[in-house]
Parts: sequence; C-alpha cells; structure tokens
Amino acid sequence: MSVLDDILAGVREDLAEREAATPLSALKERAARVPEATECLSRLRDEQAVAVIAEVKRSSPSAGALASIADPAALAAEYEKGGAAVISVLTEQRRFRGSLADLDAVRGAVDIPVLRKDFVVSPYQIWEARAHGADLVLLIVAALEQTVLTSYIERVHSLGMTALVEVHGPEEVARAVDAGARVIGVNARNLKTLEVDRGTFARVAPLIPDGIVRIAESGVRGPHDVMDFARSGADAVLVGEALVTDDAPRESVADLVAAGAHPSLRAVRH
Ligand SMILES: O=C(O)c1ccccc1NCC(=O)[C@H](O)[C@H](O)COP(=O)(O)O
Repeated sequence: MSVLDDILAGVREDLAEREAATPLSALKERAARVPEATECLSRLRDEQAVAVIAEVKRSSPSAGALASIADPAALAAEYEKGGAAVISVLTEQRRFRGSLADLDAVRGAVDIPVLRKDFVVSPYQIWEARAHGADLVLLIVAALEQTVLTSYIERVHSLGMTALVEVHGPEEVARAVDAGARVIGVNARNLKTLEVDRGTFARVAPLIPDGIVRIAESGVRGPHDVMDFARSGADAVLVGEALVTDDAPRESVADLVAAGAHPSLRAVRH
C-alpha cells in the first residue's frame, strides 16, 4: 500500500466516526452561522511579492515528530505578525497529529485566510472546512478521480472558499486545469517515496496557464528557496517544517516574506 493510500484509509475511518457523531445537516447549519470566506486569489497573487503560506504541522510521514505545538493559535498569530498571507492548518490526525480543534484555534486567532490542509475524500470534509471557518481547502489530484475532483472544486467555490488543487507532475496539471482549478500547488514531495525534489516546480509550473495562481509546496528551507521558486514563477510558497522547527517563527516568516519581495525579483514577476 502506498503512503497516500495508507493515509487515505485512515482518513476514511476517522471521517466515518465524525459523520456518525455530527450529521451533515448540523454542519450546514454551523456553516451558515460562520463569517463568509475571505477572497484569496488577490492575496496569493501580489505582483510586488511572493505570498508566504505558513503551516501548522506537528508531525509528518516523512519526518516523524516535528514540534509539539501546544498552542497552535499562538504560533499562527506569530506567523501573521511575521507577514504570512495565509495560515495552513493540517487537520489530519493519524500521521500529522492535527485536528479540527487546531483549525478552530487558528481561525479564532488570526484575521488572514486559513487553509484546511487534509486529505479530502468526501464533500462532508468540505462542509466541515467551511463550518470551522476555513477560507481555502486543499484538494489533492492524486487522491481523487476526475469527475469527483471537478465536483469538489465546484463545491469549494460554491461555498465561497478557494480550492488549492495539489499536483505532482504534468498529467496532474492537465487534470487540475480541466477540473476548473484557479489555484494550483505543485508539491515537491513525491507521495510514493516522500523525497523532496525542489526541481519539480520549475519543470511543472510552465505548464500551468497564465491566470491560475502557482504555489510551490514543500521543501522550503529558507529565503534562498523562496527566491529560487519565485524565479521559476511561484506566486506563493507553502512552508511547514522549516517554520515549526524554528525558535523564532515570526522572524523566519518575515525573512521569507522579505526574500519574496526582493527587488531583484521584480523583473521576473512582471
Ligand atoms: O510532509 C509529509 O511528509 C507528507 C507526506 C505525505 C503527504 C503529504 C505530506 N505533507 C503535506 C504537505 O504538503 C506539507 O506539509 C507542506 O507542503 C509543507 O511542506 P514542508 O515545508 O516540507 O514541511
């Protein structure tokens, strides 16, 4: 069984428990009561700078335990003060030790948009994201059949949220575009081997049509990687491990933001 299949099997089991505990109708009622989702496209595509999406990530299949993050709200607030454009919250519980409670805590602590980062295999999870205040939802092309991917993107958008559609190679870019993606994230981490290949973005991003936001996901170690991804056409970068293992996350986010706004990038960003 591949890592992704293993994660998805656990996600389905956990989802079944939540569905039994909270009917979809209750989620829909909760979703109707939360503030509307924030428009994200303009925040992710700023001609002057690369947007930084800072992630709350305790653990991962590739690295194991990363950080205990006893107070995800406090961490997210530091990210926001450092200039992050979006906070990503991993809500998968078995391999990443996240939860919807983390999403609630972060939502309550920051004003910037919040991404629910999980392994979505059911519309129920999209409603959950909205009911818990998310503005963006991750959809992984490799985890979804084409008709399902298309319908989930439509569902996310119809709820006022933005779908971040994750790809790992050229064929998945074509699928994401055909399915109606407005934001595509190219993940440098191979889902089979878990190895990070930072060259993936430079190879795949040119296939993403103009007008679609391009995000470089995974493997950002510091400012130099932000600049490299920017030169390859990234509108935004998504950073987890490097920030959660840092003693000064606010300053580190600020350094990434400064790198993404470096004057030398102006020529490539116009
Ligand atoms: O991080 C993993 O090991 C992983 C394994 C399998 C599926 C997804 C995985 N990570 C999710 C992510 O996409 C990353 O958390 C995100 O891009 C940030 O990456 P990084 O900055 O390298 O922590």
